[in-house]
Amino acid sequence: MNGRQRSSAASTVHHQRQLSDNLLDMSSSNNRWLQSSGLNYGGSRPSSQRKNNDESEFSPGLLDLHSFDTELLPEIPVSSQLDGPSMFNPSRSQSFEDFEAYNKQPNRSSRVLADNLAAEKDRLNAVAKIKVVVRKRPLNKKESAKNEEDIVDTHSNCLTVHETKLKVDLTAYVEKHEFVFDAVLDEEVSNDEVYRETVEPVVPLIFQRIKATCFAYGQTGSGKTYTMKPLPLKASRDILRLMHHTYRNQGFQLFVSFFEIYGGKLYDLLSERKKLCMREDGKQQVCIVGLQEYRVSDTDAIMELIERGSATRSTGTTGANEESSRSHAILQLAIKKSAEGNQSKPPRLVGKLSFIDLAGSERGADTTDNDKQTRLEGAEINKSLLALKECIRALDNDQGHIPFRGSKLTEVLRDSFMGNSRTVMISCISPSSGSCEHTLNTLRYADRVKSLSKGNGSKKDVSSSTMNLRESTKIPLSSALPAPSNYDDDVNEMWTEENDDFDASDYEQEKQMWKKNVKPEPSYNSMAQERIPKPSIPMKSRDMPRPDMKKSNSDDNLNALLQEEEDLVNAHRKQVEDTMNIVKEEMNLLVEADQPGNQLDGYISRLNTILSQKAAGILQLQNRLAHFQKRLREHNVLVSTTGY
Ligand SMILES: Nc1ncnc2c1ncn2[C@@H]1O[C@H](COP(=O)(O)OP(=O)(O)OP(=O)(O)O)[C@@H](O)[C@H]1O
Repeated sequence: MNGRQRSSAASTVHHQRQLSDNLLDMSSSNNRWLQSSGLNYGGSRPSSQRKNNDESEFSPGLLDLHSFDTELLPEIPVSSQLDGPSMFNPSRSQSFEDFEAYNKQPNRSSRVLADNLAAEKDRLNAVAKIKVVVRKRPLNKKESAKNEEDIVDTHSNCLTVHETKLKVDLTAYVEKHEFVFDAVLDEEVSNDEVYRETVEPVVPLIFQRIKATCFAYGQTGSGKTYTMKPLPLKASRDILRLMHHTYRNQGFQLFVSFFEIYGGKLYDLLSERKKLCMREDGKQQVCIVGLQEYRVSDTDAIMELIERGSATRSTGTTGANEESSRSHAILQLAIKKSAEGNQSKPPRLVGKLSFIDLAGSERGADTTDNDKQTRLEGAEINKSLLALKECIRALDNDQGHIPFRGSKLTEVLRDSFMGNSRTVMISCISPSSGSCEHTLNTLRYADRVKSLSKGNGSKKDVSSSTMNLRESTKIPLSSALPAPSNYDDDVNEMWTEENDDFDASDYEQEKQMWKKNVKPEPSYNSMAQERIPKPSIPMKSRDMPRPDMKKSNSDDNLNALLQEEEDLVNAHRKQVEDTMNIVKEEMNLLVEADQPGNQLDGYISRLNTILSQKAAGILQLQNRLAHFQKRLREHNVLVSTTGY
């Protein structure tokens, strides 16, 4: 980028200003960050040197309505260099140097170029529309000090969580939860490898008018920020390389913006947390009025901006960590280009890469906090995380309607969900036994994002699809999977059996038995236990017909029903366990009290009262289960009649 181009582009943006020398000074923390991002230049360059360097200046501007217009630019011609090895195929360990080597090769015939161009486009299309990756962090000092165990095993793209539970007779047992994702990154994996697995493949796509989003999800302290922070810098390094080599002299410009959503409101992290508002233009394109975006030409400048935004985020309120986990931070790298031969017009958006460091996922569910504000924030976070999941699934299923209005987060990301887009979700988990519940919640969220996906229209197999196997692994992984063609039958059979067994009048009889002081039927317990290890519904995704809105709604319902069932079974089991404890306790009392002259009647009557209360609770649960079974039966009828 020469000085003329830069000054003309700068004249098209508002509020142009130079950043102060202070801002451009590279701190030692920046150095460390550069190193962790693999961008170590062997020592920081003095700020004066950077200031004088044409390439390192950057200019801020207000994000304008036109910047969201992606339709007006013609498709970017892919230069002949792209017929070389692909940098976005990590398995081939290609690098940008490969591109440079290809740059030096003599011109090829136009036919070869056309073939290569087509092959390259195929490769770009082959990048999955949605990719779900899990990253497990190592045990931290606090967890080790508390002797907490590492309960997460990883093997290839599979992951097993060993959850310790109590049986009805209060003996401990371990329940294994197995998951399969697009990639599973263990505690040994570096940030460089995380980048290669997640963002690197999508970087070239943003030159092809594609919008990509990468976000981290997980409980507080699971490593979201640790994972996300280096990614924009590494991505911008690759973007700049592409701009300077593959797309040299094609007039591309890179812009950075950084803002947060806190309590449903938007704040500009590069403009002293200035409050922003969101508007829709006539074409229903979302724009964030007043958001400053900075044109950048080198990674130093980007790093400075990211550092600045991160500092603003954490110092914006009291308790840096607390606060960071209560806001969603969004950093966007936008590629723009001026219309051919018209440098005076504002550059238009070509593609965009958004990085989202989400608020801690457990916050939304945190109801123990009595502070009203905190609870409201929690509710907002919960809402936005659910809305995000729904949008991603709708997007992946090519649904006509994307429910982006579900939250501020999804509204803001609307343009990232529209048209041709790519999404990478990184689920961060802690390995410790103390975080088991949160870890399972995170993995289930990730699983639901992916589980009903048709993927890229390509065939799926066990290793590439995402299935939550939530099965005891006493059954080998392979044998736990039903043959695809039989799956629907399996589901129908399984539930038909249960439905046939069910008779509402049984419950009335049982109620009477309870009233007559009959011991709890063991069948309640066995029912609960039998239900736990049943094949989870995501397996169905392998042989689902092409989904449409109806199917998605029906699957949503099924998912909700399954969740409801799981909650019921857990509540049921808890009831039975409680009852067993009470019975044991009372039996002891009876034994102790079994002395001549003691009034056993009183004890027996107390025991009866307690058992009746428990029976009533269990009856209520049974009725809810009956209701659930009825709904599921209706669902099965729908599946068998519509094929969805
Ligand atoms: N893969 C990892 N390897 C080594 N240390 C890690 C890893 N992931 C996280 N950590 C460390 O764990 C701690 C918590 O990580 P981090 O701040 O990224 O969590 P978070 O999920 O962003 O939390 P919050 O939601 O509160 O912002 C940090 O000290 C970080 O350095």
